Amino acid sequence: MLNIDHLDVWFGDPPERVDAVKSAGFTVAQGESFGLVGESGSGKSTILRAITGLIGTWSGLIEVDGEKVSGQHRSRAFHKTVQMVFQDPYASLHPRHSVDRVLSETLHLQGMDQIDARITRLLDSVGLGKGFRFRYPHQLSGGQRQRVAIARALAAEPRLLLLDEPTSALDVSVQAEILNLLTDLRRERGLTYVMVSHDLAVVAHMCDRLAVMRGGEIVEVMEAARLRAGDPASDYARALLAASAGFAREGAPG
Ligand SMILES: Nc1ncnc2c1ncn2[C@@H]1O[C@H](COP(=O)(O)OP(=O)(O)OP(=O)(O)O)[C@@H](O)[C@H]1O
Repeated sequence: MLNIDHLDVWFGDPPERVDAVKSAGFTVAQGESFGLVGESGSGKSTILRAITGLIGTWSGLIEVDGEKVSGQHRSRAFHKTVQMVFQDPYASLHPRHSVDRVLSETLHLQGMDQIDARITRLLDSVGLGKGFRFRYPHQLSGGQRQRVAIARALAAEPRLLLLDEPTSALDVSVQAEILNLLTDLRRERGLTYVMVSHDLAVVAHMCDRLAVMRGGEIVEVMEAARLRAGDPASDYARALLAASAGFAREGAPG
């Protein structure tokens, strides 16, 4: 489904150039949930942003369903296959656009028909009733906003969702609800996930495999079962695990 090879991403020109991702490579199979973990600034979000075309300065291979992408432009077909959910639903929803407008504009953009029925189904699939349709972002809780952002991503009926810290801007009590929603959606729709998180417990719970990043490089790709067993191969991943207080204290959320 997704093939990343020798991916370099950088910002700026020498001498200020920042090499955010260095020769990164991994593959994600159809239906798999793949995590990207690592300390702050290690390049996790940059990889997602390069895939989805939010960053233009990269080299290497990004292949989705066997189709290579290049530069920053992404085709309509790409956006039908790949959608991204951002960390902060406050920032990712326009404050003056109602839920109805957010979803109907996205559906129109994708050339979908039967917009009304689709909006009802989308809201239903993220656990929001019809009553939410004409609300504005300020009339929604953080969790409800993230549900709308997920519904917007699902509007295109994608098969690959790029999830950039999808719960870390939310109250702890709401985080598990959103993670459970993502788990259900993946099962029901056979979705593929690439999820960035600084929270190893979340990745251990949500992912089948993961890549551990450090300083822009992937230092280890492993089965999440090894993380759950507290048994990563690299010293760095072991140190990350040890530093993840929530993981040590509570284990994977259930
Ligand atoms: N627009 C930008 N201009 C310059 N440098 C950037 C830009 N975006 C990211 N970087 C740098 O690229 C590196 C990787 O950033 P990135 O956001 O991918 O890290 P991350 O692992 O997702 O971190 P976090 O967990 O804190 O979100 C960092 O050194 C960051 O400062």
